[in-house]
Amino acid sequence: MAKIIIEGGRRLEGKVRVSGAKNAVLPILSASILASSGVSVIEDVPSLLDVQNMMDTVAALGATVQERNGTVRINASTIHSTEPPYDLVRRMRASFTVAGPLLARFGEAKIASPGGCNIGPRPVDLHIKGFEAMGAKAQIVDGCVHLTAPHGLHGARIYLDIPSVGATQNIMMAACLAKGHTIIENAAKEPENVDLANYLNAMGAHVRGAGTDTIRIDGVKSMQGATHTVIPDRIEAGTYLLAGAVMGNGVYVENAVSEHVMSLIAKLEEAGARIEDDVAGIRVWPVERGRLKALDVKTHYYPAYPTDLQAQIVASLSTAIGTSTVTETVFENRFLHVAELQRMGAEVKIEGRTAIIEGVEKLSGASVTATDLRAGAALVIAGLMADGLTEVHGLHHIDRGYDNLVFKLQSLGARIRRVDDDDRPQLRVVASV
Ligand SMILES: CC(=O)N[C@H]1[C@@H](OP(=O)(O)OP(=O)(O)OC[C@H]2O[C@@H](n3ccc(=O)[nH]c3=O)[C@H](O)[C@@H]2O)O[C@H](CO)[C@@H](O)[C@@H]1O
Ligand SMILES: C=C(OP(=O)(O)O)C(=O)O
Repeated sequence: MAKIIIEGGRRLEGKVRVSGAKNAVLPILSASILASSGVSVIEDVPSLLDVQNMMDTVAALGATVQERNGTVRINASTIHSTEPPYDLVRRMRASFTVAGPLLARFGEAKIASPGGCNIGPRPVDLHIKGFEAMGAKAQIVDGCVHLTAPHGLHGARIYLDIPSVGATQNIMMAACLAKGHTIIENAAKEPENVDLANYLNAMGAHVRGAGTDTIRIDGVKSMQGATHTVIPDRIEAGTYLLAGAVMGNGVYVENAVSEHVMSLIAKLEEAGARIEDDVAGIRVWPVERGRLKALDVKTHYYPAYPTDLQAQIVASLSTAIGTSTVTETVFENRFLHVAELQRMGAEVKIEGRTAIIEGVEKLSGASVTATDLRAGAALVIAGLMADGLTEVHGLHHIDRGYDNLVFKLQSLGARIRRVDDDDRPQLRVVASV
């Protein structure tokens, strides 16, 4: 079985570069579907399984998709299908973001319920309500959501009960080609949505207010391919900052944007780490003897502390001095990593939506399994901190969202290596149809 093997206890030192953001590039690849002419050129695309699946999804609809050295070129003028294959859709949550662009450009989309991390129920009701408000009809056919708008979509005023990242993206993209004006209220403010809006505007859309609670979109008749560089991945950046705070000896996270990780920086400083930022990145100096001061952390929508950095901070706090609490408010079942951390000696109990962590002096290496993407990152951090050898299994989760994790940690001096089985899905250099 494929696994990552870590010999814990080595201090991390030097520089690591953050790749383009997974959660920005995935909806951006979907948005490229909106272009009826021209070629989109997307730069700083990370090498990830999710990106490969999304490129394959867009290609399966009939677009030409080519990837080389982190640049993806898409010609969406040749799209002929509005039904992305089930096998690709089931693998990741973000695949549902093709629904908005397909519906807006072709008046139809038939798409299975999306997959993604195993972190609790993940409905798409808000996406569908938004499409319906714009005049679409939604039916469940053969286990798929079948959306139709034969006469096109129209603008609408849409209030989201929850500031859902994906629903905001889907509605924003659909509204770009709708007739008239759309207002999304209680919109998600995540930087990835701002990046998406910037790309849409480069394609000829009129989107204003992304990054605030209210997004206003004036529909246009058609959109064209555009060139866009994806923002750096704030969750990857946060993962290296946390590793650097507990195991570093001065780690510079190049390409990290401090405005995007303010909540984490505040928590790291509260826990005793020293942070310096400049225009090119963020440096973290470790806490004394690698033990953070205990913290109380609560995940919430941006700009609050992100749920996608919850597992990693639970791991980092497992050796903190004192008792910490980490409360998960976004997803119902996102503490599966706790059982694995317990195997390594962490003293964590779950009460409702809160993990109560009694800091121990040391973790010890063990054989553990990633239950989802960020759980995988948390176990790697724990392995770096632990005495002895840690083996992390379930690498397909990590491959979904961390570009060259093992190589990047090796470059910081970690003793970490990967052992693969022969049949692991290989990340291709070029994907095209
Ligand atoms: C590919 C991508 O960008 N994934 C991110 C995105 O997921 P995703 O877009 O799926 O997350 P949402 O913001 O939509 O989900 C937030 C909450 O809203 C609920 N909800 C959502 C939609 C809906 O129609 N109905 C509903 O009830 C969800 O169950 C969840 O409890 O934002 C999450 C929250 O920051 C991150 O953890 C994911 O990494
Ligand atoms: C939960 C995540 O991804 P997804 O929404 O694609 O499952 C994540 O990136 O942590």
